[in-house]
Amino acid sequence: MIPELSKPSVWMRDSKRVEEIIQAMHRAGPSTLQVISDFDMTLTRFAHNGKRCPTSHNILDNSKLISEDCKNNLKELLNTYYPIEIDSTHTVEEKLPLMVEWWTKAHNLLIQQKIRKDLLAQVVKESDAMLREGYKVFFDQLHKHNIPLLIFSAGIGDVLEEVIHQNGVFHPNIRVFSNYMDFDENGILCAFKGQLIHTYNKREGALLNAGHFQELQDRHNVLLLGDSLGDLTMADGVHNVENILKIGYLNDKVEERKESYLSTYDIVLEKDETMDVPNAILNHITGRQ
Ligand SMILES: Nc1ccn([C@@H]2O[C@H](COP(=O)(O)O)[C@@H](O)[C@H]2O)c(=O)n1
Repeated sequence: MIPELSKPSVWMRDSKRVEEIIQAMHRAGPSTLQVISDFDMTLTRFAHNGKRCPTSHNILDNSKLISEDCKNNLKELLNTYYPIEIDSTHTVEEKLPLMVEWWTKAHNLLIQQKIRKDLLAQVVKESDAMLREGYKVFFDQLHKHNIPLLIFSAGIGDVLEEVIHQNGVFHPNIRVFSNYMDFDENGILCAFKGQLIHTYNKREGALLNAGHFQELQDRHNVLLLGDSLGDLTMADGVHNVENILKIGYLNDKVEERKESYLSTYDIVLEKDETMDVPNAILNHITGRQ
């Protein structure tokens, strides 16, 4: 039905079911659809030319706004906690307190750096952050068809918004739910706002978000894009879901995590740095022929 789904890097535990969901979404049309997506390593690339691309946290961590001493501390945190985040031998319950610990320690280190708000745009410009190949078609297509895009990120909201802006695709159909920085009267980072969002508490955020973005509530078909098992709960705040199609980017530790992704995501994309599959599905759903 959709040639992109036949690529060897595309895995489905039940391709017939996937086809049924896509057909149901096509029949219902774009006015019933919303897209809920993670940001880091889902809308952005995991790697380019064999080199890892930065998350929104890493954009700051690697920047000139951070002292060498602090860079080392942040790197140590990354080396300690990232393997735990993606470890398939531990349960989410075991990981939860450790994720809170990572994010809290990292945010406190960033606050000590007295980061200036007016320098964020420059730091993003100088970074290696890249949206996935085909991103423009993805963002523009959603905008053209008035399909809301809710970005649900455990990254840094101010930084990820800047990445999208600088790529010229921050359209008015986008809503972002993330960790936002709080600046004092001099424009210096002094705290992070609201409840902390990390990889494995997106469900709580999703339930909170149910009241936040009322305009999304009447759209009962959901295309969900994620790269971690924590992203699977991002649509839990949507009432009366009729059809949901979950697409998971499996970027890292492929063999170890293949089974768990295949049993939870409808479509799994192995080391795919493009938006080709979501774009082809959206093209099919929005095509009215
Ligand atoms: N100090 C940190 C904390 C987290 N990360 C990574 O960011 C990702 C979270 O963002 P999503 O948009 O994917 O929700 C997460 O996967 C962590 O690996 C980081 O780089 N530094």
